[in-house]
Amino acid sequence: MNPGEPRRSSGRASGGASRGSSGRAPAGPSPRRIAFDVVHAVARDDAYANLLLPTRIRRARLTGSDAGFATELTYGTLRSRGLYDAVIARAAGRAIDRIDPLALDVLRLGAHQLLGMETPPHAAVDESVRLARQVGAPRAAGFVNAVLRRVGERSLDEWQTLLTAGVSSVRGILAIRHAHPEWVVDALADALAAEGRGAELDALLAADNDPPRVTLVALPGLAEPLAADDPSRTRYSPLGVRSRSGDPAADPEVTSGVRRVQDEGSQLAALALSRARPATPGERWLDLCAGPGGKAALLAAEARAAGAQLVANEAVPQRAELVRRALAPVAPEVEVRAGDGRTIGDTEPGAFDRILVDAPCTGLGALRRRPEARWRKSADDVAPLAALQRELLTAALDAVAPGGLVAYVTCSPHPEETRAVVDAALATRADATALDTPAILSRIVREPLDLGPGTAAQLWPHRHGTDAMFIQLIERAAH
Ligand SMILES: C[S@@+](CC[C@H](N)C(=O)[O-])C[C@H]1O[C@@H](n2cnc3c(N)ncnc32)[C@H](O)[C@@H]1O
Repeated sequence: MNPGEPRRSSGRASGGASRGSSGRAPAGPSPRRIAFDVVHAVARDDAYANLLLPTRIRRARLTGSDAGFATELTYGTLRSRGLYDAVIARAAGRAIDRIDPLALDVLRLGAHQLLGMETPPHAAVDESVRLARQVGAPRAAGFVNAVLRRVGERSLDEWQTLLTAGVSSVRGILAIRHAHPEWVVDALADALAAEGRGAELDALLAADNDPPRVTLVALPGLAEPLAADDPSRTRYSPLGVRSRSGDPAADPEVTSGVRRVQDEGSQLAALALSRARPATPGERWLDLCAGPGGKAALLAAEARAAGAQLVANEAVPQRAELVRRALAPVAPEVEVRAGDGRTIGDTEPGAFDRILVDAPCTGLGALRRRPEARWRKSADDVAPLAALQRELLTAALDAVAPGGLVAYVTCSPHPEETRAVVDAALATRADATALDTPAILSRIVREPLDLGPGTAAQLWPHRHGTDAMFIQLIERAAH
């Protein structure tokens, strides 16, 4: 999980030149160069910014305002990439696929400094020209200079007004205003409308652009219990706490593994299953799609407290290894397997009392913590994912014992990945019933959760401050 992103910074500290905020010339790459390398690796190699950037910042020994500048420049550019591409295409008078990829990434970074940060325009332009030369696009330096000067002639608001001038649909306008692909806006709008909250689309899209604060889970039975009046506790999860410093690595309980960085929505998804009803000692629990092991760690702690046994399964061997590493310091007794979860119903029918299906999904519910994610997936990804989700849920319903529980969870609110998957799976099974998940959660949470109608719990960043997790508990009939 991403250890959080800083809130929007002015970028003034490093905005005037490529020197560090201390005034000395930095020994390693400048914040702008680091931002370029990460943005370019995301575009060229499908790299993950939240994994690459912290390593690059550490290696370059950037700290304080320089690290903040590099982070805001990288994440802000990636988050609004589609919007900046539209601006750049207008300013350049050509489609972005007709711009040299190195120059394009320099332009994207320049556009964010001009439109999304408070970098003085001359610094944004001059430093971008210098960057173009540095990264191997010296012949594009004049072009970068000319395009960015045109970009800087308008404010962000003026550019958005220009770009939305010919757009008639509300969703199309919101897509430009909040820098989301239109298919994502459609999916989010449909999900909100399904629970009668269509008017909240603007607020949801705005929340996607607001990086979340770092939330930790205190593993029960392992971490120091949270005091009832601890002001850093989160609103809903009984195990959630806000990182005071914003730097979890500075917390000794995090280094020892008994506190983990985990969104409150993910905590509630795991707890919905483990606390739906009291567990009987000896129960067998399964985390079917466990990599990289965030929810498995919480389930392992819950299982141990209840006298249950957890098995964690993950299809991708490298990710199964991450699960092993996540569990090693706190729950070495958990069996971790690398296998295709779709076969579990055949190989171990009726073998488990509780199963978590935290299915692979588009991740549209976690856009605020993964800056580039919204531009990485396309509408074409949804159908194959939904087919896989249906197979995994069906396998889980076969592998759960009569009377047992399955939690179907996604970090996406896309209707095709959530309600449609549950409806399709239940339509073919007389032996499975959707439980009233909001009612069950209401007995677990610290403060009442305002959830929409129906048997599923859909969390929302703009309403609950969590990722948009979807949680549906399903019970298999006793006989
Ligand atoms: C949403 S992630 C799970 C996150 C995890 N539960 C956590 O909290 O850290 C979905 C996982 O399912 C895995 N996966 C994909 N296809 C699978 C399959 N057929 N069987 C089991 N796992 C699968 C993916 O590799 C990915 O690690």
